[in-house]
Amino acid sequence: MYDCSRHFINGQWVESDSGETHDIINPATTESVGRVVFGTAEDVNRAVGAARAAFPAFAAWTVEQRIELLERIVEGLKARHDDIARAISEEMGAPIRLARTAQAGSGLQHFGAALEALKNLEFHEKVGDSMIYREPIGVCGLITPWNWPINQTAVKVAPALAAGCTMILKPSEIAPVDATILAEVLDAAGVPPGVFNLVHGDGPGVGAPLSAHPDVDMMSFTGSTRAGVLVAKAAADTVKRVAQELGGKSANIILEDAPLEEAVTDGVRAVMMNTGQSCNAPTRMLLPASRYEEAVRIAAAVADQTVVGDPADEKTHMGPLVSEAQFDKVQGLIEAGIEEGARVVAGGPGRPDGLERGYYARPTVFADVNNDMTIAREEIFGPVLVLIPYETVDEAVRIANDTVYGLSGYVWGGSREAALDVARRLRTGMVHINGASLDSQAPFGGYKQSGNGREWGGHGIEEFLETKSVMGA
Ligand SMILES: NC(=O)c1ccc[n+]([C@@H]2O[C@H](COP(=O)([O-])OP(=O)(O)OC[C@H]3O[C@@H](n4cnc5c(N)ncnc54)[C@H](O)[C@@H]3O)[C@@H](O)[C@H]2O)c1
Repeated sequence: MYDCSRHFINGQWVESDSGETHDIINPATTESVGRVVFGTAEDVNRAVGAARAAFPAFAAWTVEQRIELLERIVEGLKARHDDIARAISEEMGAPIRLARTAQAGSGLQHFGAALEALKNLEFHEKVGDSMIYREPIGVCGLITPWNWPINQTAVKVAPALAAGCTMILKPSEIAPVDATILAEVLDAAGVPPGVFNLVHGDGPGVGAPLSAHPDVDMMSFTGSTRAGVLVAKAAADTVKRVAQELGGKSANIILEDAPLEEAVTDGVRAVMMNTGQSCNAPTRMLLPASRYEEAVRIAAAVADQTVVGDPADEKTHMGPLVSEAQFDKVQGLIEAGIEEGARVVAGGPGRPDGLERGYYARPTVFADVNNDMTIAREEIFGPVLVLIPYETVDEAVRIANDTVYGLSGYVWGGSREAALDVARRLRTGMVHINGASLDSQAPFGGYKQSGNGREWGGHGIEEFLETKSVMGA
């Protein structure tokens, strides 16, 4: 059983002010795999006090000292890789193969990327007769979701440490185990007391007082647009910086001359990966009308081949959804798609055959979708792909941009130039051309209601810096 019953504050594992604990549920079995404590505003006060006290000394560390610290953390994460993979698989249901090959390693990847970026970052520059200094912003509140848990904590903790900030992490109460392991790694690597603090709990109990706290200089939030707005409102009275990484409904434009089989297959797999629970999943596939029915057949076949089942089984492609609430939401949206007249070509409502226990959904593909339907507008956060036809490239771009979100975009085309031309017209923070993967040095973040922050690599570190102009220097 996993034990997340204590916070990590000022270099010590401490009891909560509340003593209120909740089960950590394995979504594949719906059984408890451990307990997590729900902290209080008083716990937040203690952690913020520790971070504030630790800030002056840590901010004065040299870049070389911070590089050495990050190097020790990278080694620590390597040593705990298998523990992290197992914890993620059990707390949020990722198939163990995905947990090992992508989920667990992403923490290591981002600490490594921050380390490399820190080696090349300039912290001061001369402009005219003035010196411009870039300094750590101060005490940071970090709030993260459950879907890629160590990835989300690493993309905040690593740059915050690299910048010289102190911090309070509130990980998701649904997946708190890997964050607890991260705290152990940071402690063992010699992060000074008070520099990194972990407070477990839910949004209203811990996230809200952290966001409003007058001694917190910056909030970095990843999660739903709904909660991101609440964090920004709570932070507004104290004029702290708020970086938001929020939801998405990303379009995948497949141009007429694209390699259709490869593009559609890649797009379907990208949606089903992590059971559709990725903010940047390409959930709206935009297809030229001339090749629409051919693409529908390919998409349905690929979805039907997805192996859904026990996350502990090496052969599983897709595990359960994270929780009962998420299961109910996904089922409701599949029903909405049917009611609004979309055609189910793979999957549909209910559970896959033989999986009566656990929050399993069916890999679902809808055809005959238009961009006004609920399933084309709302972030489903489940294994549901919609296929939308278009007549012209201009129409495809218009549909892609017709959303409140702007996280990612995907373009497939026979020529890189034509695909790049479309990529430049998308109002999104990221675009993938012809299946290119994410790049850990390229900034990750969204336009519009997908947020205003940029994480990963050097841009991620810059988020945690203030700028000071010294005239006459
Ligand atoms: N843009 C990105 O980089 C990115 C990455 C991953 C996930 N996401 C988004 O995250 C969402 C899924 O994650 P989730 O279900 O954990 O999201 P969520 O918004 O429910 O919770 C995220 C975090 O916010 C906390 N929280 C909730 N209410 C709060 C409040 N009032 N004040 C402060 N904190 C509060 C939660 O406890 C949790 O730690 C999806 O919308 C997904 O798109 C975005």
